[in-house]
Amino acid sequence: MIGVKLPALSVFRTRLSRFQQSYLHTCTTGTAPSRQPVRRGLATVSDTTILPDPSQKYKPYTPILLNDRQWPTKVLDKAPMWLSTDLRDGNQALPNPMNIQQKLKFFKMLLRIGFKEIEVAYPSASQTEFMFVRSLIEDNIVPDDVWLQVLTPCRPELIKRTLESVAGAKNVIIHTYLGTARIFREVVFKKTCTEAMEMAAKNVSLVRDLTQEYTARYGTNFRFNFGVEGFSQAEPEFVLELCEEVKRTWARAGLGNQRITFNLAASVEVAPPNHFADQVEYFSRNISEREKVIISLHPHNDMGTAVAATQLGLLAGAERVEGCLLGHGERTGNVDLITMALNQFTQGISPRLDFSNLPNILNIVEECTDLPVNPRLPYSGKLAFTAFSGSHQDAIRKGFQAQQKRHEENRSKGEPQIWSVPYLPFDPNDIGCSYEAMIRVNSQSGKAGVTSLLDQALSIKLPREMQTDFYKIVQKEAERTGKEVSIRTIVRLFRQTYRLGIERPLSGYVTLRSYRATVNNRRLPLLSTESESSSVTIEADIQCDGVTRTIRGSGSNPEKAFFTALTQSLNVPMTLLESEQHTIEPKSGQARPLSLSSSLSTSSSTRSYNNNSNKVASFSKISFPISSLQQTLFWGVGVSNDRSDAGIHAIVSAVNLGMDQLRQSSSSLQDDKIEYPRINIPPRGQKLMMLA
Ligand SMILES: CC(=O)SCCNC(=O)CCNC(=O)[C@H](O)C(C)(C)COP(=O)(O)OP(=O)(O)OC[C@H]1O[C@@H](n2cnc3c(N)ncnc32)[C@H](O)[C@@H]1OP(=O)(O)O
Ligand SMILES: CC(C)C(=O)C(=O)O
Ligand SMILES: [Mg+2]
Repeated sequence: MIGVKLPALSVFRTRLSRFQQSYLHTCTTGTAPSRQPVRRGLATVSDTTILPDPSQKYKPYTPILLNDRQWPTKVLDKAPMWLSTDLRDGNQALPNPMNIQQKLKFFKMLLRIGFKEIEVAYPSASQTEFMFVRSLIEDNIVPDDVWLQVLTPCRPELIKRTLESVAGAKNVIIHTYLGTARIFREVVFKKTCTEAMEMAAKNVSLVRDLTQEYTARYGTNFRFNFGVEGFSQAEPEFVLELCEEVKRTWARAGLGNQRITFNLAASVEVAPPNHFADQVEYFSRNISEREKVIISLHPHNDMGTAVAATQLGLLAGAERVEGCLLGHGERTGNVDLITMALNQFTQGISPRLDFSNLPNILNIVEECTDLPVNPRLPYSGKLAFTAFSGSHQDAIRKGFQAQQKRHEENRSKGEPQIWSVPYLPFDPNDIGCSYEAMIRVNSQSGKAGVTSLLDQALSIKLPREMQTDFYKIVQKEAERTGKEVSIRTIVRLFRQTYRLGIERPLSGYVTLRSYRATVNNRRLPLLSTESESSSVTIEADIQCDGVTRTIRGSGSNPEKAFFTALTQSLNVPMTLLESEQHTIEPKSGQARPLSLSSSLSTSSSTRSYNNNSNKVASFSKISFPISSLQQTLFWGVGVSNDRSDAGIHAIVSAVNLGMDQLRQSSSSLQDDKIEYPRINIPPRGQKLMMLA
């Protein structure tokens, strides 16, 4: 609990004179005094504006005069007591409330998450609600360290029915609520403050008498939770006075050391979180015998700030939180307990709730509530960790690389491996999500995203220059369709572009059928002692448009020997500029990489590879003339389980890209009568005449 030094009550009395006046006025006349709002609305309504002037329609909240508020400088350092009200507040707000089987499934899931307090029903509402509570007790489903909470209004017949529902349970919290805000008192109950207090006292006495009776009969441990409905809209002085009365009444039960709970509800969220925190701090500092009281929060989310209000309310002295998973509940819902708990987790505080298998939890919640999860919801939404935008993807990719390095150093020094990745404040793995959904590609994405997805799918890491080349191809597709480009489409585009695993020769492209390489008159592979200084001779069968040729060349390694043979054969002044290679290593924990389904051959027999493990990816950059004036750079890719073989196929891949470009520029430049290199490459569909 956060310690608060209580100033003299008189200080608050003076400061709250405005509230007092308002409260006294209301209690004596039953009507609201006119208030001086602290700020006014945006003002004049022009002729063309259709919105009403809000200053003439809505009253701003009245700030509580708590000038020495202490919550702003406090820091949360431990988890509160959590209560899930999914089976009550959540359930009462569903178009189709859960049946007994669904409630049971949900209840068991709440136990697995680690909730020790669960509001299971409004037993007097229906037979289903009543029977659900009975079945939990009679079927002995509730662990000994778990408290069942049941809700009842201040209505004697409903209180009796509620107590009947929990007969024989081990630990029970009776949650009795009463609307406290003026609008409830005047409009709903038609009672003055005094009458409302009498109503509370009478019904709390009944709960007290019945719980004593049930304790004597069944040995049940009871706690009492008084639900201050409309707390955030009520006059703080009235709430205090009412709660003091409830506290006195309950104390007469003499139920040992159990503290009474005051459940301060923002039944409707009508003011900003800082105001709620002030109200909670005021209550916490002024309720008598603070140590005998548990202050609980029950925030709703009408203004979308329930999580913020709850966090500030905890700083302000509360120690218990009631809410629902995913923020289910009346209207815009109760505070989302997943967000609350994981917000603490990411601050390095154990929430004492286990969301390590969140996808499974979400499936059960969706199944039982029949409501979909908002994809933008913190932590739980499908898009909660997804980056589509190029610069975010770039930062995340770099962040992961830097983090991997940093963690290796941390590991070696026995230091904690602290998470720190730009745009990703949290490790999706911690809640059972993979990194796969993190990066997705559309027309807003850049090279980093495309590169990451390719790496994710095939464990192929493109050289930097090549990333831009391939990204342009993917972006063109994204723009053409106007949609997200799936990982499968990226793999397909990659295979098509670099002609990986294309079984049937495409017209106009060179296909390497087979080759034989000898190193110092011995067949490949190279020995480690040979490499660059060795003399390699190659003889290869290439095919284009049904015509097969045997080409020959030599060089200091098989790739260079092949490149020489191909250059001479095509009679194209091209240059092999660069080659890079890496082994293909599926990442640990990664599903098997997508297959390249390669049919790359190293001999006259064709081999098909179904996965990429133990393979090498090779990337070759060539300079290729696409006109008599212009040389263009092309990267190609080859994959094989032999390094040289991968390199040779990367060359074929790059040359085919060059030939493709040449074909395209030939047709567009024909009218300008520019002389092309002496290479006979016909338009697609016609035969390529080999000049070698
Ligand atoms: C903020 C909250 O979430 S509070 C919890 C709300 N949850 C639910 O209401 C779900 C379950 N409720 C139900 O199924 C039904 O409302 C029942 C069975 C409890 C009661 O049904 P009914 O007797 O038909 O009454 P109804 O639903 O119209 O309730 C309104 C009555 O309850 C009174 N009431 C409302 N809240 C309270 C309260 N906290 N204490 C005492 N009386 C209350 C109203 O003043 C009204 O009384 P009136 O009929 O004398 O004017
Ligand atoms: C029963 C009460 C606490 C409630 O649900 C609310 O006020 O929102
Ligand atoms: Mg509620």
